[in-house]
Amino acid sequence: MDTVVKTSTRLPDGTSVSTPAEASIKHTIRPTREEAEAAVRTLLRWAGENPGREGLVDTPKRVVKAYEEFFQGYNQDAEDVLERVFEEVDGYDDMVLVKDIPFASHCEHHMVPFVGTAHVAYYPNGGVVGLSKLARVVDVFARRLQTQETMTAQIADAIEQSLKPFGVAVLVEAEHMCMSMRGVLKQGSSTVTSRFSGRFRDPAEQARFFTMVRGLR
Ligand SMILES: Nc1nc2c(ncn2[C@@H]2O[C@H](COP(=O)(O)OP(=O)(O)OP(=O)(O)O)[C@@H](O)[C@H]2O)c(=O)[nH]1
Ligand SMILES: [Zn+2]
Repeated sequence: MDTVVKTSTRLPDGTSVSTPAEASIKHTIRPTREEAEAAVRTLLRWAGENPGREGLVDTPKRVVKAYEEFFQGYNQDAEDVLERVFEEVDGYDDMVLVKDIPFASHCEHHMVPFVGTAHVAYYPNGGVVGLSKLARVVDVFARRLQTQETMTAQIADAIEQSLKPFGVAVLVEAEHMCMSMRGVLKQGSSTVTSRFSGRFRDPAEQARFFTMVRGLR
């Protein structure tokens, strides 16, 4: 008879599950709205507040609703956003750049906002996408928890995979509230991340991209 070896994984919430698959399912099942609101009340108590006082009674509801907006990206798919390609562009084959796209995200380390702008460019390989879709792709990833580096890479990779362009450039500049409101307390510092693929790996193309982002204001 086969012996079934069962390993047990202890989760951060103190419970145990038998397999990694079970662990991953457990962590992706959303709590109920009531459970989420109860968690907000716990954090209010942790902050030293009385969640029962008049001004705070509806706060858990509002916070949970706000989370639905902040983290909407988990319900969205970049592939769907970039699905519609316009082929009729009369041979346009130069860079397409949408710059100064404002975004607000949350860092996965502190769940505190980082806020800034993204600049997204690509060299079309035949068709182009609607310009708003590039801004929408930024939001699909911004409205999740991650690092700025991951967000930058995810935006570029999604465009790469959907459009198969001759190159993608993504430049993101942001201020992290976890560096300005707490911790090291460096207000005004900004973090710049970039991802270049295809033609944009050429330094001359990168220079042109930077000139278009910075120079043509
Ligand atoms: N690379 C990267 N780091 C980030 C990002 N957002 C926040 N961080 C950093 O994540 C790090 C977490 O460091 P830890 O030492 O684990 O946490 P901490 O004690 O809160 O760190 P301090 O912020 O230095 O007080 C900090 O240095 C943050 O600045 C991001 O998008 N990318
Ligand atoms: Zn942080």
